[in-house]
Amino acid sequence: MTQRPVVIGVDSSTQSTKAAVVDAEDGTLLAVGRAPHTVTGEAGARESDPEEWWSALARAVADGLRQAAVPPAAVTGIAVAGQQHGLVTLDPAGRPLRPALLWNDTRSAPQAAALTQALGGPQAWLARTGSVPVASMTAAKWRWLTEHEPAVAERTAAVRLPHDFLTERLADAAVTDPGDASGTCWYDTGRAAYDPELLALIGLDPALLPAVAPTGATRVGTLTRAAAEALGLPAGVAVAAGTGDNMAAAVGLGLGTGGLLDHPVVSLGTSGTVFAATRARPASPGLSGFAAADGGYLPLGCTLNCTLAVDRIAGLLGLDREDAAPGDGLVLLPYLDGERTPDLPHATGLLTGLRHATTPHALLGAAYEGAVFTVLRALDEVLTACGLDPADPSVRDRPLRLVGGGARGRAWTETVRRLSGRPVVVPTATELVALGAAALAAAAATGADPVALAREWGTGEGETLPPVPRDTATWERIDGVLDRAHPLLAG
Ligand SMILES: Nc1ncnc2c1ncn2[C@@H]1O[C@H](COP(=O)(O)OP(=O)(O)O)[C@@H](O)[C@H]1O
Ligand SMILES: O=C(CO)[C@@H](O)[C@H](O)COP(=O)(O)O
Repeated sequence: MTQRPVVIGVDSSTQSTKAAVVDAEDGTLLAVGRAPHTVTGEAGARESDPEEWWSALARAVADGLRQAAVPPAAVTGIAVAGQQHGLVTLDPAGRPLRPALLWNDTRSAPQAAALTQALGGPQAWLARTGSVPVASMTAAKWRWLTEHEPAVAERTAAVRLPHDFLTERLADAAVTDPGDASGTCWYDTGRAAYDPELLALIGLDPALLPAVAPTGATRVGTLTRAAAEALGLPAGVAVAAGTGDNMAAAVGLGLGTGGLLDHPVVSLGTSGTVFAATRARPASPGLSGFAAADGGYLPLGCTLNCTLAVDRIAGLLGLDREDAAPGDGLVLLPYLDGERTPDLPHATGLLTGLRHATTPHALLGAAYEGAVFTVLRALDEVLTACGLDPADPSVRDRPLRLVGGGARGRAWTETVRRLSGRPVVVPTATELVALGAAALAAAAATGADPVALAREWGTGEGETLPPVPRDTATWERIDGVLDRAHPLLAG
């Protein structure tokens, strides 16, 4: 039997690299290779070594190919989707000068606030970039570096995001894409180009930045000899421009201008995100107004405390993550890493409502509720950014697509159902980011439209869980506590 072509979609996210090995003709997921990442730092700091991402990518690809038992010669394309916003600083030889400052590193909060003021306030930023600087945005991280480690900033020969650092290692092409570029706060989402005035304000030389590839089926080159050797693949494999992880999840779900628009997605990983693919350019103060990978837009709310925070609380309680009961009058805001949505970078976790009768299981359930509430709180703003009325019954009944590692857990899916009151679609395939990257890889190899391809493959299809009555009492209890505790959490 002749070997069918396969493509590799890479998800280089906060905690690990996942490499999906996919049949390029019908989208069958043949295997997922994995390799973990190390994240270091305390008191707001979060850093990872980009060299570890590169070695993890090689290990995950090798693991995936071994599991799928396909010969390397069958691989025709590869694409990387990466955790967004991280600041990678390189020397002239392309070696990292220091560990990357990650999206959930909140030390850059003062720099974000100063940048917001320097341009004349939030509205001025929304008009230019679609987003207001918060600690996560790469612009704030570059300012932090120039203030705290000026010698490193001075020696920096290239600035990259996580996914374009890896793409450059694959194809020796200094290139990013509009989706990931829109998470920097130096990219104008209206003009689809870097904003020279903003770069001057931020103090970043545009010559340090990669080119921005056009949207869609962008092939930026082929694997270099060195990359081919490191990955055990043939050198002619097409390399796609890739994108940010949330943008790739949208592609994998078949959402975009060539697919389904204005349908909400919730992703439960290290970050909790809520987003939708839409045609209208978003500019809402509480959201990030990202570009999508396909020429449309991706308004998105992102929390810093999702699966990792709740797992930590389960660990403190000595419970398995599924040993949760409803919060029973408790409110637990698990803001262990500060918070981004709402913008409370100095916040810590908060617990109220303890009684003699409180059980550890209810405490864990309250942590799920706090994390899910915080993500879902941004849902109406996402729908409004899509031009929809969240109160309209047809909009209110739109199912939530649930992805990310947490979507595999019953406590997560049940808490999302209970606090949203919506039907929930859990795609059968896990690893939607890697599958979206695989569609980008296949598109780079063949010129097809990646979103249309993912729809053809059916990677976003899955079981629909019917709605359950919305637990408005719990919602309002948490909302009231967050409101009253705001001054305390703002630090
Ligand atoms: N079966 C499961 N049930 C609940 N949570 C899970 C399960 N498997 C993985 N997770 C959670 O998924 C998280 C990793 O999800 P992922 O989306 O890969 O994260 P990231 O993209 O941030 O690296 C882990 O923190 C873990 O808590
Ligand atoms: O900062 C954002 C989105 O703006 C995060 O969603 C990162 O992109 C990291 O994602 P995960 O590693 O949690 O998937």
